[in-house]
Amino acid sequence: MTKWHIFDSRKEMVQALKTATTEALIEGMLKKGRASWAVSGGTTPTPFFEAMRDVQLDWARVQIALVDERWVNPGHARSNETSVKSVLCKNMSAKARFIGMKTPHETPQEAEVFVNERYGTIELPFDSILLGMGPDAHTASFFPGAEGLGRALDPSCGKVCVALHALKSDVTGDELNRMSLSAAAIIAAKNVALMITGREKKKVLDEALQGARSTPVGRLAQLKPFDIYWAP
Ligand SMILES: O=C(O)[C@H](O)[C@@H](O)[C@H](O)[C@H](O)COP(=O)(O)O
Repeated sequence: MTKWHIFDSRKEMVQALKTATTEALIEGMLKKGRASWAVSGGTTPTPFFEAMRDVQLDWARVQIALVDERWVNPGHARSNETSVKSVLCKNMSAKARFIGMKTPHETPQEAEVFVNERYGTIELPFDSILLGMGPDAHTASFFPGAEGLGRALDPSCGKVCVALHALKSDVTGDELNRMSLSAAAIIAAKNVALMITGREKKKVLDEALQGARSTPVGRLAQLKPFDIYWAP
């Protein structure tokens, strides 16, 4: 079952998620010597990343990877790698090893094998995964109607990272080529948190969990119960 953690303020939400994520990373380090954390792009995680980057941890033993990426080069205005690194990989957490998804290959389909090799150097399964959600009920790069969605959500797909091609919408913008963690990689993770804010997204998620199971986030929730962090 998914579990809702509902807060009166975003500040309280960030504090609670910071505690839970820090505990998950410490547990990973204690058990395996290294910890792994996969994070999403978007605007919602910014205050959380600002809080995490000042946590006193042995960050040199932490691997920070992306949950998903638009197929654009680092430095591009829409690159998740660039936006995440610019906020998260600073201060204390600058010592963490960052693993992005983009390769020089023209398409994510051509790159998939290489991205999987790169992610093969990570201490898997992830100790913690941070998911976001869009107003279209996508999470990771599981966009409604995307080419490759069935495979991405197949728990037996056998890949950590999968290429997808989204249908153009207001949410996707022009960047339709995508790389994403597979549902299988998310299912294997020890802790999965989905952070959203605002009443609109709460309604979308409520509906996805209650009835509209055909939405990507609803389908993922059936495969892997996750913790939902919500504040207005
Ligand atoms: O790769 C992407 O397209 C974005 O990272 C995207 O998946 C984002 O996480 C959600 O749309 C939530 O975005 P906001 O947090 O900005 O609402």
